[in-house]
Amino acid sequence: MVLNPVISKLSGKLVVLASASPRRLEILRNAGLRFEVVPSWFKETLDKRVFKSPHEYAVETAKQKALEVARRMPVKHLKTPDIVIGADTIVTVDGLILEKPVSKHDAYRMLSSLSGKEHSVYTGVAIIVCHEKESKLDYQLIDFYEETKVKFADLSEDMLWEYINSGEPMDKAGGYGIQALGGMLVEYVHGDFLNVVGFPLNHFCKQLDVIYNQSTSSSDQGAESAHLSHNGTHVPPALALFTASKLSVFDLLHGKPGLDAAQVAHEIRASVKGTQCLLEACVSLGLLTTSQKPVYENTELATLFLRSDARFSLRGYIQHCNDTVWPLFSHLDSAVQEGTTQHQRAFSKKPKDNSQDVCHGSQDVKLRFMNAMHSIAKVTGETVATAFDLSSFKTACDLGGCTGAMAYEFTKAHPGLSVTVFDLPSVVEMREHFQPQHADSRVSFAAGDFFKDELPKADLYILARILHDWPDEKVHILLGKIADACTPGCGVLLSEIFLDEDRAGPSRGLLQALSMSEGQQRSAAEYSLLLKSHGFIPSHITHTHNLLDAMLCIKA
Ligand SMILES: C[S@@+](CC[C@H](N)C(=O)[O-])C[C@H]1O[C@@H](n2cnc3c(N)ncnc32)[C@H](O)[C@@H]1O
Repeated sequence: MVLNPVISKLSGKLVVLASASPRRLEILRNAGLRFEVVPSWFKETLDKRVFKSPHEYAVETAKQKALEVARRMPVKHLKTPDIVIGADTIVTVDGLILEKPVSKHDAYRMLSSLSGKEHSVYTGVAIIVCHEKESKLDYQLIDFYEETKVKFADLSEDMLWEYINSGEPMDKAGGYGIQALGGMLVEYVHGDFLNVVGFPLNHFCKQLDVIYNQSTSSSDQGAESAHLSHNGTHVPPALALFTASKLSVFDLLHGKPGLDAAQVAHEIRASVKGTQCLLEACVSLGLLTTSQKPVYENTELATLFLRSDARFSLRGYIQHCNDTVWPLFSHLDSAVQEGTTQHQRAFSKKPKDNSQDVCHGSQDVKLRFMNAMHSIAKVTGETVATAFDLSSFKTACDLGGCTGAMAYEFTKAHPGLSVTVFDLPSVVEMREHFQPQHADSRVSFAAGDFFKDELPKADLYILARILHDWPDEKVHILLGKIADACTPGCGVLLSEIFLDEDRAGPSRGLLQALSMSEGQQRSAAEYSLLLKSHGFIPSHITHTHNLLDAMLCIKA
C-alpha cells in the first residue's frame, strides 16, 4: 500500500487541488487525502501544434494550472500552499486531441469519431512542491502522465443521440464519462481505469512516495516518466542538442532514417564511441528514437524543429545559442559578480551596444544573428500576428523587423494590412538571404536607425523583441519618436516575454536577463507604464504560451 505512508507525510501540510473536477475530487477524497480545492484560472488555450505529442500538451496544461494557483495563493489568499496538484485529461484519436465538447454537435463529432475504435486517454499531472524563501515563492515541479487505452463499441446514431441528450458528455474530455452512463459505450479498457475518470491515482501515489519517502537525488524510480526540475535549465541537455545540430545529425537522419551509431559516425566524420554517446543522449532527450534498436530516427520534435529545411526550423537559433549565448553564460559567475555582460571575456573584444553588434560583426556573425531572429519569428510570428483584431489598421511599421519573417505573418493574417520593415541598413541589405515563406508585395523594407532617423508613417507600430534589449532611457527615446509619428487611434503592438508581476517567472525571461545585456526583462505592468507615459493606453494583453506574449496599445 503506497498511499498510507505518503498520507502521513502530508498531514499538517496545505495540499491544494487546482481543479474543480468533481471526479478528481472524489478520487482523491476516497483515497483519504485531505486538501483544499482552488480551481485554476489558467485558460486552456495552449497551441496544440507546438507539442510533439498529445501527452506533452496535457502535462503542460496541468503544469500551468498548478503554477497559476501556486503563484496566486500567496498574493490573493495570503497563504502559501505546501503542495499544489494540477491535472488535465485529454482523449486522442486519429492524431486529434479531444477536450470537452462545447455543444451537442461537438459531442456528436467527438463520440462518432470514437465509435468502434480504440483511443488513448492521457492525464497529465503536475505536483508543485512550494517553499517560501525570503518571502518569495520557490518551488520544485514534478510532472508525469498516464496513458490508458479504451475501445468503444460500434455506436448507432440512436445510441449516440440518446447518450448526448442525457447531458452527460458536456463537461467531460472526449465527451464521455466512463464511470456513469458512458461506461455502456466501452468494450475494453487497457490500463488505469481511474486515469480515464480523470486522475491516475496509482501513478500519483508512486510520485508522492518518490518525493516524500525517498531522497530525490538517489531515486531513479520516478526518473523515467517524472521530471523533477528547479526553476532553471540543465546545461548538458542544451550542449547535446547544440552538438547534434552542429554535426547535422538531424538532417542526416531525416534523409537516411534508420542508421546505426557506426554509420552515423562515418557520415558525420566523428568517433563511433562519441557518436554513440551523443545519439543515446539525444534519445533520452526525446530528440531521437531507437524503437528498432540499434538504429536511430528523428522524433517528431526533431522533424518539426531541428532539420535545417523544416518550416519551423530552429537551427539558426540553436547555432546562435551555441556560438553567442553559451560563451556568455560560461562566465556567469563573473557576470553575476560584476553585473555586466561578459562579451570581453567570452569573445576577447569589447561589447558594443546591441544593435552595433549586428552592424559591426563579420558577415557570418550578422547572418547568424539574422538567422536566429528569423527562426524564432517564424515559430512565434503567426501567434503574435493573430493575437488581436487589427482590422482597423491599414499600415504597419515593424521596427527592428529584421528579415521580415514577422511582417509576412502579419500580412498573411490581415489581408487589409501593409507592413514596412524598418531595420538598420546593414540588416536590410542582407535580407535577400532569407526567403519569405510566401511572397507578398504588401511587405516593404526601409533602412534606418530607430533612435535617430525619422520613422516611416504607419497606423500601427510593431515592436517585437525590441524593448527588452534597452534600458528605460533608450526605451523612452524610441517610444517618444513613435508617439510623435502617431495620431490618436494609432497603435503600438508590443511583443515580449512578460515577466510575472511578482517576478517569479517565467524562467525563460529571467534566465535571459542573466546574460546581463544593456536591457532588462519587464512585466506587462512595467511595459504598460512605459507606454502610458507616451500616451499609449493598453487595450489588450495576452499571454500566448508560444514564447512571446503580446500587448496592444492605442494612442489616446
Ligand atoms: C532582437 S531582434 C528582433 C527582431 C524581430 N523584431 C523579431 O522579433 O524577430 C532586434 C532587431 O532590432 C534591430 N535594431 C537594433 N537596433 C536598431 C536601431 N537602432 N534601429 C533599427 N533597428 C535596430 C536589430 O537589427 C534586430 O533586427
